[in-house]
Amino acid sequence: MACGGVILSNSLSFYQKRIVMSSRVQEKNGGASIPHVLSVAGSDSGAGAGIQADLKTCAARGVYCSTVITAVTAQNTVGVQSVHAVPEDFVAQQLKSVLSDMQVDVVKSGMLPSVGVVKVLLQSLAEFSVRALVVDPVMVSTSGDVLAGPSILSTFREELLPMADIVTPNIKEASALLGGIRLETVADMRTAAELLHALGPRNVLVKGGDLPGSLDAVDIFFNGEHFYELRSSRIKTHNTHGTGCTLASCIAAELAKGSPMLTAVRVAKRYVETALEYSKDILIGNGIQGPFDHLLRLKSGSHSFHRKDAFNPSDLFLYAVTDSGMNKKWGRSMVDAVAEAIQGGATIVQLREKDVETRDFLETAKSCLAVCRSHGVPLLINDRIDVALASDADGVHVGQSDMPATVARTLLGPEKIIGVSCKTVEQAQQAWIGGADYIGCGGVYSTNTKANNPTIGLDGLKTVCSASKLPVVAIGGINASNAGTVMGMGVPNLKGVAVVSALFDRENVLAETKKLHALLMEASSSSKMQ
Ligand SMILES: Nc1ncnc2c1ncn2[C@@H]1O[C@H](COP(=O)(O)OP(=O)(O)O)[C@@H](O)[C@H]1O
Ligand SMILES: Cc1ncc(COP(=O)(O)O)c(N)n1
Ligand SMILES: [Mg+2]
Repeated sequence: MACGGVILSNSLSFYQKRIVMSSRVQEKNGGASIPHVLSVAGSDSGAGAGIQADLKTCAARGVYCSTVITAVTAQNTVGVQSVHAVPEDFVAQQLKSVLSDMQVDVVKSGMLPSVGVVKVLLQSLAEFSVRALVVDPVMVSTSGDVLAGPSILSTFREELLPMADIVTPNIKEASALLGGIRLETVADMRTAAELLHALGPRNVLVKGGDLPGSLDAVDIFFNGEHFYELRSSRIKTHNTHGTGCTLASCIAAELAKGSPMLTAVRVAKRYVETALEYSKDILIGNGIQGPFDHLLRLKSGSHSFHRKDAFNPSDLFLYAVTDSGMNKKWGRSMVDAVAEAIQGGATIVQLREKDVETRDFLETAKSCLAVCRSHGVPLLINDRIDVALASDADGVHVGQSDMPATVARTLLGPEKIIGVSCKTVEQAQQAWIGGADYIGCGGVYSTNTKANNPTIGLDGLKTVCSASKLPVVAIGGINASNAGTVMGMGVPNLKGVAVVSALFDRENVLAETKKLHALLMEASSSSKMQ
């Protein structure tokens, strides 16, 4: 099938595709085109999901959104009262109107109510090339109403999925696509992601919003090579109608801007989490599943939104701090070490280079940033605000004798992440007042990487965590033998552990990071169960 987007995606990365595309950016009267998503989906009269969610999401993410409406639903917070499918030839006309005139970057499909509509969409994609196709295989609404019946399954499996750059089923949809297999655990979700990948999409995201008994909102991303377990806190709210549509259209919007796939997925997950948190108490309608507010950015001060947008406390989970001496000793470059740590599950990286020429530090920072960005993992620079600014890293980590947090905030602006090392409750309070995003608390245990650094032990850590208004990452002598104890305490605000030697003073960084990640997962889930 001559779908242009798919021809591109089979052979080229998103970066490469962007270069190809930039050569055909439409310029009219000297103007440049803006990133453009075409949403092919159903209308939700309650405006929480479907086309309406897609329009609001793209608006919130600064991307243009055109729309092809496949069905009109009479729907509210109680459920779907009625569905009126738009005739297939009229769907085809809408597709032609948009695609023959406008330069669409990414197509996102939602509710496709009949086999005929799927075929019409595929024909249009064969005729007009786009950079990527995001498929949200909508079948059943959160309220349990059927939006596309079982007769669609074989066409989804055999014709639509093989064309998708990413497919984003929820648990029920993944199960239906795989012939009704049981999906009850995160391990089942991984199996499902792998089985769905075999049907042909380049990437799969199995969403766990409805995973029974899960304390976090866990999604599984699989790109055919690696699995990524994407976690966020589960927001306690009834306002989750439209989360799936919003996630998929945000992925499409970020892809349209040029993000690599994993970054787009991470950003989208964070956007949904932030919007749910912001809207958790709003009241719209009398039903059990309310919509949320996609345009929170317009209301909240841009300052606080940007800060939240840039930093997600769950990124502190496995915090890798580099050490050039150790990497030299084991004969690997800093970039290779960072890449391995990220592959093993590191959720944030801090570049810590003592005794190094500024110019070399900057070069290392830029190379590491490229690796981190391609995986959606933030990169922080130790101490050096100038290097963070010059490399456009995601932020800095400062100690008590470095630049104070408040000065760092002024220099770096609202969007960068700032962490501060703190041993006491007073220091944690100062870090919060100064505008930091998190604190590093320790040394918990004694360590060779910091001489003459008094330890505060688990009791000191608990005291600071309990008083801190900021999320905390524990640091100092943490390794595979004690990480479980630290995370297993289930102390409030403690989001993860920072590690140097246990990852980098080892022969196999990838294996060590994986091991530690697994240990932390186990410890944090058992502490939540208690
Ligand atoms: N209460 C929640 N808190 C945080 N994230 C959530 C919550 N519910 C769903 N999500 C997230 O929203 C996205 C959509 O997931 P899901 O609700 O499973 O899809 P769908 O809306 O298609 O059923 C996923 O990233 C999921 O993890
Ligand atoms: C028109 C339309 N499209 C999609 C959904 C699914 O959204 P959700 O799973 O969040 O209810 C919906 N309810 N209505
Ligand atoms: Mg849902």
